[in-house]
Amino acid sequence: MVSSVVVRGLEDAGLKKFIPAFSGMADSSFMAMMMSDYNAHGVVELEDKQKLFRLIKSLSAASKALGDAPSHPVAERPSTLIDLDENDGDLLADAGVAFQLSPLSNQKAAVVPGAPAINQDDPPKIRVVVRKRPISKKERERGDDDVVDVLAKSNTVVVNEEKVKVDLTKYVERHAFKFDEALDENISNESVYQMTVGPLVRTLFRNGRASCFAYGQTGSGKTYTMSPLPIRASADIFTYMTQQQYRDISLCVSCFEIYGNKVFDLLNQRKKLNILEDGKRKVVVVGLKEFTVDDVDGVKALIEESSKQRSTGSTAANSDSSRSHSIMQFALKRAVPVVPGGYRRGEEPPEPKVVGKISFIDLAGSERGADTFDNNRQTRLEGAEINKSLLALKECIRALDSDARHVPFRGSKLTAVLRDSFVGDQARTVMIANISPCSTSVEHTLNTLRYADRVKELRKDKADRTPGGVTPGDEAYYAAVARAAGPGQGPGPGPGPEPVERDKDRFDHRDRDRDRDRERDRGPDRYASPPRQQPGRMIGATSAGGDADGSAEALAERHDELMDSILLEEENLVAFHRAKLEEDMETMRQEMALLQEVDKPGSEIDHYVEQMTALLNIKRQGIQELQAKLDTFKAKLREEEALSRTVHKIRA
Ligand SMILES: Nc1ncnc2c1ncn2[C@@H]1O[C@H](COP(=O)(O)OP(=O)(O)OP(=O)(O)O)[C@@H](O)[C@H]1O
Repeated sequence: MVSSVVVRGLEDAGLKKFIPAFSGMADSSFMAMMMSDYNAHGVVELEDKQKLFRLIKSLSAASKALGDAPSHPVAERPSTLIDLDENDGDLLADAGVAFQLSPLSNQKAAVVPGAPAINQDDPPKIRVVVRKRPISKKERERGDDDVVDVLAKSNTVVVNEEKVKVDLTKYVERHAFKFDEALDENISNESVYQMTVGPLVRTLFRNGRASCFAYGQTGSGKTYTMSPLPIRASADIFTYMTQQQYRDISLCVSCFEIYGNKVFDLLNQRKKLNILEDGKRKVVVVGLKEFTVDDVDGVKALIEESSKQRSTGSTAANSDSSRSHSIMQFALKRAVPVVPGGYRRGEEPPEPKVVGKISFIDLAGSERGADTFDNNRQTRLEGAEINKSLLALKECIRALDSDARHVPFRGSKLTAVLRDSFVGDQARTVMIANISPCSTSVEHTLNTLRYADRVKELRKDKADRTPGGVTPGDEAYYAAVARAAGPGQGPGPGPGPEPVERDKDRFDHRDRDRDRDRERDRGPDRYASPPRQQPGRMIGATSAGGDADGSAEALAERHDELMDSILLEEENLVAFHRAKLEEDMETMRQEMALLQEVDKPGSEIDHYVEQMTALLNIKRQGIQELQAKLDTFKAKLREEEALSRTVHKIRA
């Protein structure tokens, strides 16, 4: 008889009516079913077959990922284990005890004594998953089309971009991208969990550091995707914690937001927080509130509280959507055993050790990174910071993927606070790129897919190439597919495409190649999500347009540099002001002491004059220094304002 996991999966996938047809099967037979077996169980509709196929695939992936988790004797802690934070981290599993896995998996973990803490059976360092959301009724009514196909078998996403040539003939340009998982609009949140965060949970009990990002334009489904994940993960974490060897572990939850370049505590009335790097190069969010939680309801309550406090701002594109990155962190902490004989008077017991950590990051709308030329200055600065952080994030993930020695986490506040998720063998990252199916969002969708594609590009070069030795997204790939398709045929969206009607459309791969050339030329990495282009503008525009583009590009580059330095100097200026204020207070204290002194009978007026002259000099010097810094900053703001207007005018 199939297990409750399969039954729940069928329900979630909208296949409830088929439960009786499978009820007599063992899970293993259910998972081993081929598409050709579906008819025999009454699954005849193509849509139902696709759902069933996806379900079996996701359950198999989840059970494979969770099914043979090794446990490690503490005594045999391998020397290769890298401790991320010197004071933190511990191997958790006790010798010889096979731990019971997630309630979703009825299998027990195999015990591999002496195996490394994270080994090759663990989830890969990076997984890039794309999720398409369904088109809404409202979008249909306003004439939007669904232009995105998800080809489940090949994990390929195809965007059918409608274009108009100079002679006004319409054509469809197809862009294909391959990912670790491509999820269509019918995939449930439970399945998303199984394919993304689920396999990471057990690594947390072995010193793992994990992060899960939701990336995408505003309204693409980031929050819809991200918000159930911590709740679901906590359910699995609490299940693990019922086991004897994890009884002394507790789950601590914190939540903060990065808005502009400032950090706010979402569980403490949005208190502004500072980020510092301690002597051990550990990045600390100073004063961040952390709550120990005992059950899933506790996690839910904290999520509710944090989303209430999450700030929203208004922008040109959308008046109520989030322009901040929100980060929820789970730290698994183990109490340090009390030393024999207890602690001496005044001696503090040691802090519990962090043994595993996972961060759930709902990123700001990716298109916000392009809010750098219109809107008011605040919005432009926020846009620049978002752009900077999304670019830095991509570089950090790429560094993690390529085992680079240097991880550029200092590139932004976002990556700085997530430093320990990017360093060490235990680091695991899942990026969920969310996309809208709408024709009106096609440009943003392509930008999201290109970003996600770049994130995993390095690994693709090494291991994830298609059998032909080329990778979707490469020119060679398109050429190879075109060759395989035979003379006169354009390339399809990926190897072994499903029989989608649109796949039969003719396809001009030269346009796509030109498009990619143009992408390279204009430097796709300058913007996490490039500014909107003129709709319908042709590739390789005429010289007038070219010149305008050229000067706009040069100015935009200068603008980027300026934004970077403004963001940095803003912090320096405020810190300098604060330091000066403290100095002023000290000077004031000295002035008051002088006044008291001078009022006393027989005081020396010469001493008073001399001291006051010195204090006034200090004050004057302080004001001059502050004024000079303020003037330099103001000049930069003025230059930014002028540049921004010029670039906006050229591009308009
Ligand atoms: N997979 C999905 N299935 C059904 N509805 C979805 C799905 N994804 C998103 N939606 C719906 O689409 C709308 C936009 O989603 P959501 O608010 O999650 O987007 P977002 O990317 O977080 O936007 P923002 O940046 O404004 O926060 C919501 O009404 C949400 O319920």
